[in-house]
Amino acid sequence: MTDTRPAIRVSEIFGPTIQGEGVLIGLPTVFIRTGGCDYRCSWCDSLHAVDNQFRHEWKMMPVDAVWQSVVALSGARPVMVSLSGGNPAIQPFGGLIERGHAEGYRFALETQASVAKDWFAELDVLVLSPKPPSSEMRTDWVAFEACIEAAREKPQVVLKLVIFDESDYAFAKDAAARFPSLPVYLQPGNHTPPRRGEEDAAVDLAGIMRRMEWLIEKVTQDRWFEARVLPQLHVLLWGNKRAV
Ligand SMILES: C[S@@+](CC[C@H](N)C(=O)[O-])C[C@H]1O[C@@H](n2cnc3c(N)ncnc32)[C@H](O)[C@@H]1O
Ligand SMILES: Nc1nc2[nH]cc(C(=O)O)c2c(=O)[nH]1
Ligand code: SF4
Ligand SMILES: [Mg+2]
Repeated sequence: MTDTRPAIRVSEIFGPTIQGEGVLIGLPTVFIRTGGCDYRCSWCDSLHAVDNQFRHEWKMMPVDAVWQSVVALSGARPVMVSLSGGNPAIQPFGGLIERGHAEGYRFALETQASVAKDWFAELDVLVLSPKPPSSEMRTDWVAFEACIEAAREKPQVVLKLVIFDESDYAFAKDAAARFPSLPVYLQPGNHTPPRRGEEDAAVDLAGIMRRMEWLIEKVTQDRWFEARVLPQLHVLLWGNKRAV
């Protein structure tokens, strides 16, 4: 008999590690990184899950197999599961979330908010990360709002913005003003992300830290006291290494 249950296109499943970014920073987390993205940000740090050149590494996995991997990595102890990518919103995650919740696991989704799904309403945390001008992508705010609407009441919804320069900062302020009820997390961009999957490409940590200091100065001078400024903790610890 053919298996008609939905399969998930997986680039990698890894952890537990700590969540390195945003509202859940520091929390032990297992990551499911899906393959494929409707964007291609100029500075994407996960091209191995975006670029078709890496398609041969991606696997269509039945929900059961994905879940077995998460359970094995977590030693069957409930943990936060982060759905990332690529754009994980284009994968059929409803069944996996239902299954995980039944066993006490929690789920966060990282997305650029270009595609909304009904199953967003089952998440625990929804991280919306609209892309600023330096990414060379354009945010469709109608699609973005559809993501917030799809979440309905249950998940905690937050904004996470990557900042490289003044125009990214202006974009972040505009995004925050559009959605004043959403908590805001700002992170300095990594201008030396891995290229062509070269994970040992050196990271310019000093440069990232200078950008972070500049960002803190902007936020404090503007009296933007609701914004939180955080580094990508995993990048500080492990540079461009994959699956950490
Ligand atoms: C690789 S993306 C995958 C999820 C989804 N496609 C998104 O962009 O939200 C995960 C997070 O990494 C951030 N990110 C990607 N490249 C980055 C870089 N070079 N510096 C800082 N953050 C980056 C994204 O903005 C996003 O918040
Ligand atoms: N430790 C760790 N934290 C992360 N937060 C967001 C990540 C991502 O690539 O989505 C990520 C990642 O790849 N590793
Ligand atoms: S939306 Fe996310 S995964 Fe897609 S290219 Fe941009 S940063 Fe990379
Ligand atoms: Mg990342």
